[in-house]
Amino acid sequence: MTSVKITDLVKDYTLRSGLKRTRLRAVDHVSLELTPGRTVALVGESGSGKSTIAKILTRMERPTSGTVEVRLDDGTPVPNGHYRREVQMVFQDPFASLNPFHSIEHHIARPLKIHGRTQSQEDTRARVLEMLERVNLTPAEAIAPRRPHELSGGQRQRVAIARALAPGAQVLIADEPVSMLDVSIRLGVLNLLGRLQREDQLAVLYITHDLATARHFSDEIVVLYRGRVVERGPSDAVILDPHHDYTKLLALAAPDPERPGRVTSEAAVDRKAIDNSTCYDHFAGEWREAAAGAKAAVSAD
Ligand SMILES: Nc1ncnc2c1ncn2[C@@H]1O[C@H](COP(=O)(O)OP(=O)(O)OP(=O)(O)O)[C@@H](O)[C@H]1O
Repeated sequence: MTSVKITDLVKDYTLRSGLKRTRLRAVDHVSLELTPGRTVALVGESGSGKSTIAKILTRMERPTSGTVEVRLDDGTPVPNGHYRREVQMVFQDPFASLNPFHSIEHHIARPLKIHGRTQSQEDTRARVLEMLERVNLTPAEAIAPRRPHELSGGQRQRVAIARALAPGAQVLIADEPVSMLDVSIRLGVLNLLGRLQREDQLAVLYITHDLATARHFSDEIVVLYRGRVVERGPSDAVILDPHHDYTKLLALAAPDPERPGRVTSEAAVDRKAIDNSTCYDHFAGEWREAAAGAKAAVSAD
């Protein structure tokens, strides 16, 4: 089993417009831990830095500063060559993430072979079918030869999940895994992720805009605002007893069947105050100082 510890992560992008260069701080001194059998939900509006953290975790981006430590049960770091096997990602768009020219079997056989998980052709075939069954794509023999366009969005996302787990991944980064799916099938895919997590004791980072599913499918919620953590704690505590104005704003904007109407006005929330605010930590039961530099999210070079 594998754990991830992110410490004081910062990611700056340099934006160029003509001769002018601007620094944008996408991730601002974020620390969090992913441990086996637990899901941490990273919530925040568009542009708050969620995907940037996912990209750094999966080594698609390098951090400007800070560390990402991925360790095995005995505390030893995951060897560099095994990192991609251990840490896998499920992307938001199941239509773009699968290659239209390859069969479903190819998509799952490839990581099995690359990461040395099979001994022979027959073994590969048997494991592909086993993975398809694990994600409820049955009959697996009928699904395996199909191409992605012959499957529904939900089925494609199940293939993407099977592909992510095929190398034996222990850490799963799920970046808005159901937001592009029809509302009616979202729950099925999230339940599947929950079951696989329990069976394999995966450490999961669930990235979402949606506080309701974050509460239901995660143990801990970390609320991100402009790259900065503004509230964190056990899921129920963050949702039922939000302390930070930004979390309250997210909660108000979320549809709630028990509360008629939907708040779309931000009039009640002072964004300037949020910019200058500290972070509420439910684990510690106290407000903590915002990270140094947090107030300068965008600055000219
Ligand atoms: N490659 C890049 N170059 C420059 N700026 C970037 C790059 N990638 C992301 N950004 C900026 O960094 C900030 C954080 O973006 P990010 O995609 O991490 O947010 P997000 O919370 O995942 O948003 P969404 O929910 O829309 O995916 C945004 O202001 C974005 O425009």
